Amino acid sequence: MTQKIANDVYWVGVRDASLVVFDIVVPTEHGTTYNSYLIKGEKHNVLLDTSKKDFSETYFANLEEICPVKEIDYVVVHHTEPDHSGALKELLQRNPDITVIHSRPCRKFLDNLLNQDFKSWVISSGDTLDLGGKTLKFFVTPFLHWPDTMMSYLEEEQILFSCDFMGAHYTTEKTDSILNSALSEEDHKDMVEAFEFYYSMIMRPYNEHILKAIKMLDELEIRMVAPSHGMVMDKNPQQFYEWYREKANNYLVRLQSKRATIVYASAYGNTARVMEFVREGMEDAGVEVDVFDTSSAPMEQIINSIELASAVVFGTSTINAKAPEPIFSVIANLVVLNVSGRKAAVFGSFGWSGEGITMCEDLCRAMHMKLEQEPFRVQMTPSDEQLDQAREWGYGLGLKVLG
Ligand SMILES: Cc1cc2nc3c(=O)[nH]c(=O)nc-3n(C[C@H](O)[C@H](O)[C@H](O)COP(=O)(O)O)c2cc1C
Repeated sequence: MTQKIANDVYWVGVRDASLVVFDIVVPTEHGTTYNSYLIKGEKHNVLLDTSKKDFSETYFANLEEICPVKEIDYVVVHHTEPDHSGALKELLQRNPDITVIHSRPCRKFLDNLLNQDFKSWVISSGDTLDLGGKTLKFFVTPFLHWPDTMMSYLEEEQILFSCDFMGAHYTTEKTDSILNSALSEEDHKDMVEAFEFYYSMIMRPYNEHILKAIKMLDELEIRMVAPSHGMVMDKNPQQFYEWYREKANNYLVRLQSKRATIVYASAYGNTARVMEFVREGMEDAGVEVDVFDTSSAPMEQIINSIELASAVVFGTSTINAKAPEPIFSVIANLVVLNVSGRKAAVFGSFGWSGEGITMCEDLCRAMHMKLEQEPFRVQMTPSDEQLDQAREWGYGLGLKVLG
């Protein structure tokens, strides 16, 4: 099924309602769509992205309904992730004369994806393509969410083809339409939830890049946002756009933050006791501290706190020569943030070997976090003197957080 979404603009994508997990880690309660668009100009026909390879048969059937592949002149590859580019090879087999439009970083990805020659046009931000009665303007928007990402804007219809930016893993069988204006109030709420979840799982590490893109896109009148997943937003596109701006601003909030997040795992309360004094020291230095016990705190709260913190401090026990699983879990969940260069430090209590602390430090390094000072270690139950030292350690760390 295809749909005309504006004058000479067609949605020719596919729905994947049964998808339950995307990219290994993202649950997709409402499935998803692989959006592809066709614009028919007086001079040229241009295709925007393709679909996931597994759906090629349906995809080409949809596309041919609107335009024979032989009559397509250009394909814009906004991003080479295989959910959008999986059918590209077949497209070029069916019509090798198609010119692939892409960003400069995309070239290498395309070479490795296609392993063949192809007609290529590397665009820069502001370049335009005259389709005859329609003008497509291009924007290079790296890291939303791959280095190759770009977007297109159809000037006459004021449609932003935004790639994964402002996307959502959402589809519904209740309407054949791809437009969000066609959703019932209840379904629209689900769609908004999916839109927000998509940001939090996929786009959130790239807030800095979202702000850069928005600076460019702000010049545009946007009547419709056509992302590469989920519904095309003809209803309130500006509201969704502003929501992104607000979320991306968390990057600036964090840069000015005087906050730290302490996350700890403690079996018999020894690490927890040290934590209290580390916390006191940091607060004495003037740092605002959020504390989370990994055995009870919801992961989302921990991650939300870390997003806005200048520093992350891990308190860890040692169990069977390792840091306990919840510490690994928090670190694994940092994948939804950008913690490169983030200040970090580790403390903990151990019995005889203390690998948990070393391991935690190694994990921080692997996440490209910056360890600010030597770890603070206590063997078994901390003495009063060690607790005083913990406070001092926290105070020193606090000054570094503020510095
Ligand atoms: C099941 C278990 C395994 C442990 N394995 C180690 C270990 O391999 N190396 C070590 O240094 N301490 C080990 N310990 C000792 C704890 O790390 C130590 O008691 C520490 O003080 C506990 O701190 P906590 O109360 O903050 O969890 C182990 C403790 C338990 C209960």
